[in-house]
This record gives sequence, structure tokens and C-alpha cells, in this order.
Amino acid sequence: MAIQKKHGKGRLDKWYKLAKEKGYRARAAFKLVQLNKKYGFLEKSKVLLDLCAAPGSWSQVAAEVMPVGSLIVGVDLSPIKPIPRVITFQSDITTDKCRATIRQHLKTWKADTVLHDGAPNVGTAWAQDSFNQAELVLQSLKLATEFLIEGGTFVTKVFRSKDYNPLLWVFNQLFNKVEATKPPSSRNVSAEIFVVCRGFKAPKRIDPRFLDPKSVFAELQGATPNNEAKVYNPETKKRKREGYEEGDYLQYKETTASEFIQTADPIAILGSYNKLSFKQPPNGDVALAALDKLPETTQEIRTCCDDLKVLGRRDFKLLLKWRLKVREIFGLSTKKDAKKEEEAAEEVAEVESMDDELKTQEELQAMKDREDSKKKRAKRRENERKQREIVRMQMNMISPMDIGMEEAGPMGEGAMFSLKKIDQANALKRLAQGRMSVLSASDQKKDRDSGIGSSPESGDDSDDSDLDRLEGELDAMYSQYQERKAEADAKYRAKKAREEHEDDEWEGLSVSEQSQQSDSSDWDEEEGDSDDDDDDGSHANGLIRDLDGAEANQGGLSRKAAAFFNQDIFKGIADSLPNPTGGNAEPVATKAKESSKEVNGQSGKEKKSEDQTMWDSDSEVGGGNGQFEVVKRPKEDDDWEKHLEKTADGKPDIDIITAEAMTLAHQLATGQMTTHDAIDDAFNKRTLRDRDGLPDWFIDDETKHDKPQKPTTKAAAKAIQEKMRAYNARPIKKVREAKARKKFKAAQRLEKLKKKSDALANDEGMTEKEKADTISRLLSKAAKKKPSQPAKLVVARGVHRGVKGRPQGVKGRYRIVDPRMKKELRAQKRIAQRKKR
Ligand SMILES: C[S@@+](CC[C@H](N)C(=O)[O-])C[C@H]1O[C@@H](n2cnc3c(N)ncnc32)[C@H](O)[C@@H]1O
Repeated sequence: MAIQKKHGKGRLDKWYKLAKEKGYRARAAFKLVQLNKKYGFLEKSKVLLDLCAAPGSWSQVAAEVMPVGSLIVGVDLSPIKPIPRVITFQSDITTDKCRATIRQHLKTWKADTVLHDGAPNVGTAWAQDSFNQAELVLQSLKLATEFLIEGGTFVTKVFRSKDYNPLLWVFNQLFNKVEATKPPSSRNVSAEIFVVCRGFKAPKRIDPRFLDPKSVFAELQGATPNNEAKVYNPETKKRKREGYEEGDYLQYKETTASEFIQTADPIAILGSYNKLSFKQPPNGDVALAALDKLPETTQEIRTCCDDLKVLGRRDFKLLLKWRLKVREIFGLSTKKDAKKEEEAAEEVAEVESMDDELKTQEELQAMKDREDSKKKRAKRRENERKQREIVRMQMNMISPMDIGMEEAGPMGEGAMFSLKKIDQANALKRLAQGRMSVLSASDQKKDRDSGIGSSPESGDDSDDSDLDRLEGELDAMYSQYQERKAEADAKYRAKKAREEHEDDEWEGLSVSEQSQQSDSSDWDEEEGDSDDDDDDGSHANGLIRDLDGAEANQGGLSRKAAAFFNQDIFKGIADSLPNPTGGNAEPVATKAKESSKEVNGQSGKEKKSEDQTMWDSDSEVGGGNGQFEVVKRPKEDDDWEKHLEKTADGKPDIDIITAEAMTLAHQLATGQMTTHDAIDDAFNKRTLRDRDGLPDWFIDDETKHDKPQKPTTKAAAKAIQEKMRAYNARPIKKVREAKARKKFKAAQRLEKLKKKSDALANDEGMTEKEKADTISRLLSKAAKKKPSQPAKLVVARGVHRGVKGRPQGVKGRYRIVDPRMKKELRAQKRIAQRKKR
């Protein structure tokens, strides 16, 4: 009979296979194994609380690793089958009852470690369906703050969403060390990440807002709609969960094309309207009539105007160019005109009094101006490039070091966190309302169109530079679009992360990477809303806000920036950073260092030993010579695969699971190919392709479609198929054990029978016939199978519905069926009996 292929991604997964072999109840066990391997918290723990523990694989691991006699308490909404050395109970961790039960079990002890791997149950516990995972994390943190010992460890699963950064911030307030990591056994396609919080500060009083989902996950109020994004991706519409905006009740909106030409914010129109019409309004529109007749208003433009919601990048650009041209024809103010007028006025005023010397000076000045504007343009382009790189960094495509942060320093010129750049009122407002990357694109555009906030830097008087800027903006928008896509698509994110780490072992994502990656800037804005009248000099930018108002601790940075510099990696670099302001401004790193010192409260010795676990002892992070140097951990330290099975000759047991790999292995094994050939083949026409200067969207497209095809043979594909079949056919450990038990019992029975027949044979009081009869009776009795009891059908009703394990009061074999099936079986029996009669 052909073996049925069982479906489900887990079947082909090596962790699933390994879990089966080791007798763990879920592959999730390896996540804890790997986290513990990295941080080593289980060996040090005597009391552990496992929140959301079902089916119990984490508790199994804890029971294996923790010292003998440790107390392990596991709780879950679902029942957990008994685990040796573990106390389990069924409860909802969000309830007071659960807290009381934990208290009962822990008695007066405090937990050294609290684990939380909870994910809201969708389907089974319908009452909890709506409970967000981030809220569940906060709830588990609440329990952790109650039961953890000072210095204890809290390990939690977090899904990377907009709530991720606020959660990290809260963790940082309560723990000395917070690190986010993704163990290899966690699927790359999963948005889950594990945060290990060490060194619980056990404050006497915790601000209740830290643990209140309403404060922590406060939504951004009144943010400016991201029209650029709407223009870029019109298909993805957000559901209006909170109803329509005031005065915006229409699904379909139309405006005149002349309005688009005249508006100061063309992007807003493109983003929010469906059509630009050329139809005359009842009271007539001269501008519209003229626009209709212009040769620049081509058929293509009209088609684009007809349905703005299907505009692509090219159409979008076309419309904006058309608008610029028409504005020029109509004599509407453009930067170019304004500057020309200004210059003309200056010329008229000075023409009469200008002597030769003045003329020369004027020329020199003009040359200098031209040179200056050239430099500024270059600088602006560089800024735009950096901005794009920041976005790419947020998407994990490059590391902070790639954008030259280490050269300029965090507060250096043009640096990512420079506050100088955003002190315009308009820019500040936008920053407070939206994302950083959106700010410059839209802000610059607005500046150009409306003339507001114009600066010599933004002034550009050539069509070329307008187009360049447009190109830059479009690229920035494309990056934003990519970023949003990346956020929505976990697979894409995983791919990007893999791409970034492809030369290296994938070590999970660091906190900084995470905080950079998330676009959630809600944290600061929410507080900013209520503090409009805060004119304190230190907060002149209105950027620095704290949940409890302790802004001074943030070192004059936003919470996000402060969180970034609060990472251990920045500790101790303060001294090595040159003070750019000549001593007036305190370097951020100093603040970070100080705050981390306050926060840590750990002795240097302790810290050193912890650092040594994580980093190579050679690492110099703010070391004695003031050098800031990050040294990669040695291979053996972070070798996640170390515990993998080894072959008899001690080599790692590498599983070949793709047909391509099998083909290659086959060819190498049979000598059809040498390793030299394999290396040679790795160089293909795409290897040395120069991608410098190509736009991101083009590179993305190329990467997607332009891939080398690796050869596969039929035999290799078949071999892989067979291998997978073999995996699927393999019985699980439990079944293998049951079979072995059965064999053992049969052997025991045989032994007993042998002894009995020997005794009979030696019995002199019996005739040979009697002996033979008795032995054959014994044999036939032993061969007879016990009639198996039919399984009892049990209907799980009410609270027992969906409950796993033996229902209360049921003995012997049983099967859980739904009520319908039981009724139908009874009916069948009745019919059969009636027929008999
Ligand atoms: C991924 S599983 C945990 C796996 C577990 N760590 C292990 O190793 O076997 C997530 C668990 O969270 C539990 N859960 C979700 N919401 C819960 C709640 N409010 N209270 C208790 N458990 C909850 C679910 O019942 C589910 O068993």
C-alpha cells in the first residue's frame, strides 16, 4: 500500500524530527534549548514558572536541565499531560485565579526564571481569540514582576509588530539586560522572536502604566495620512475600524485637474482621490478649460487622471512632471521663478552703482554661490542616499556601520539621530505625527511646492535638479513601500534577513536591528500630544518624551534613539567619542553609559562575567584604550548546530533535503564532478554583476527573477522523495517503545511457558499423554489473544469540549466523538436489531 504523505510543514522539518526522536512534546522545545544554550539561565534556576506551557515541551526541557529538586510550575489554558518533576494546572494567565494558584504552588519562594511562550488561541479558546499576543506578553510580564526574584530572568516570545518596540522599552525599564534573538529552530517565516530579559531590577513600586496595555500600546492620534504610500500601493486598503474621518464619508472622490495643478500638496490629491476630471463645473473653470487645450495634456495624461487608484510608479511620475510643466506655463509660482525674480530685483537695484571692482566682486560672488549650491545639492543627495540606507537598514538589508554612523558619530553632522535637521516647525510636526522616513520625502515636496520652510539648501533652479529631486523622492517612496511590504510579509523579511546573513552564520536579530526595523514611532507621539505647552529649553524640539516624564534620562534623544544607544554595545564609548561641540553638549554615549550604569546597578565583576558569556573575551567595547571595537564571537561559542547528531566518524550529520543538493552530492560522490568544478560553477554570469547606482526597485526585481538554475536529476529528486517518505513512515518514539514492550512481554511469557513445560516433563506422576495434553493446552492458552474491549465512545460536551486527554470518570479504552456520531451509531444498532427480529 502506498504510504500516505501527511501534510503539514512540520513533517519535513529537522526540529520536528529531532523532537520526535528525543520524546519532546513539541518542536518548540528546541527553541528553549537554544535560548538556554546561549544565555544559560536554566542551570542556574531552582524555581521556574512556565506560562502558557501546553503541551509542555518547555517544561520537559526545564525538568531535564534544572538541578534536581527544583520547583517547576506550568500553566496553560489547555490541559497539560503530567510531566515528571513538574506541577501543572489549567488556567488563564490573565486571571486573578491563575495568579492565586501560582502563589499557592510557589508558597514563599520566588521564581528564578519565568518563561512565556504564549500565543492567543485561535479557535479553541474562543473567549481569548481577540486577546492580542502583545497584550498576553504584557500580562505575563505582570506575573513575572510579581513572582520573579531580584536578578531573575524573564524569557518571552514576542511577535514583531508595531507593539514590539513599546514592549522592548518596558522590558528595558524593568531589567538590566534585554536581548532579542531568534533561535534557529524558530521558523524564519514566523514573525516570532524571543526576548531574554536578565537581571530583574525588582523595583519597590512599578509604574502601573508600564503594565497597562492602554498606555503601552497607545495608538498614534491624528497622524497625517501617508499619501505617498497610498499612491504607491492603492490596492492595500486599511479597514476603517474606527469609522470614517470627519467629513470623509465617500468611497469615491473626484476633483478637477486644475485643482491638482494649483494645489500645494499634489501627493495628497494623488493619494486620496480616485479621479482628476476635465469636466467643466456648473460655474465654469477657465483654468480647467485652458488645461484641457494644452498640448502637454496628452491622451496618456488623461488616461492616468481617469483612475488614480491604478497608477503605477511611472504614471505617478508622469503626472507630477506634467503638473510642474503646466504650473510653469500658467505662471504659477515655482521655486525657479521666485529665485529669478529675486535676482532680477537685485540686479535692477545695483546696476547703476556698480563699478568695475564691484562687478568683479559680483561675478566672484556669483561663482561662489554657484559652487555653494552645487555643494548643497551634493549634500542633499548624500542625505537622501543615507535616508534610503536607513530604510534599508530598518529592513535588515544593511548594518548601521554601512551608513557611516561610526565615522560621524551618533550626533555628528548628517547623522541619523541629529536633532539639528528637524528643528523646523513643520518638520517637527510631521515627525511627531509619522515616520521618520516619511518626513523628509513629503516635507521636501511640500517645501518645494508651497514655498514654506524654504531654505537656500532646498532652493534649486534647474529642471534637471527638480527631476533629480523627484527621482530621489520616488526612490525614497519606493523604499517606504518596500518597508511596508516587508512589515506585512514575514516571508520577505526572513528572506532579507537571510540575505544579509548569508556570508555568516545566522545569529538572530539583535535588539538594535529590531528597533530599527520596526516603524513604530507611536511611543513618542502619544506623549507629545499632551505636552504641547512644554516650553522647557531642554525639550525645545518636543521630541523627547518619557512615559513618566523622566526625559532627562534620555540624554536629549527620543526614546527610540535612547533605546538604541542604551544597548550594551555603546557602553563605554563615551570617552572615546570626540565632543563635537567642544564640551557644551554631553555626548549621547556618556548619557547612555550613565543611564545604563544607574539601571544596571551591577558590579563590574558580574557584568564582566556576563559579557564574557556573550562576547569573546578579546572584544573591546569601550575598553581601556578607548577603542570601540566589535569582535565577532568565536565560532565554537555560537555554534548552534553543535548539539546536532554526529555520524559515527564524528562528522556532523548534514541532512540533504533538496533535489539540487542531492544532485550535487551525487555528482561529487560518483566523481562526475570535482570540488574544483563545483567552485568553478559557482561563478556564473551574475557573479560579478555591477549593481552600483541602480535603483532599489530594479535590483529587487532582478533578484526576484534573475536566478541561476541549479541542475537536478531525476534520480536525485526520487532519492529525496524516498527519504521524505521514510521520515513519514517512521514510527514515533512512543510507538517504538510500545512495540518493544510488547516484544518483551511475549518473551517473558515464553520463558514462563518453558519453565512450566520443563516442570511438567519432569513430573513422574503424570503419563506421557497427560503431559502432552497439558502442555498443548498451555500453549493454546498463551497463543489466544485477549478479546479486545471495544472503545467506549465519549461525547465531550461543555467544558470538556476540545479538552485533550482522558475525560473525568472514563475508564478503559475510549474514543472522543461528537454527539452526532454517537446518535447515528445507536440508530444503526437499533436498525440492525429490528432487522434481526
Ligand atoms: C506555542 S504554545 C506553547 C508551547 C509550549 N511552550 C511548549 O513548549 O509546549 C502557546 C500556548 O499558549 C496558550 N495560551 C494562550 N493564551 C493563554 C492564556 N490566556 N492563558 C494561558 N495559556 C494561554 C495556548 O493554550 C497554547 O498552548
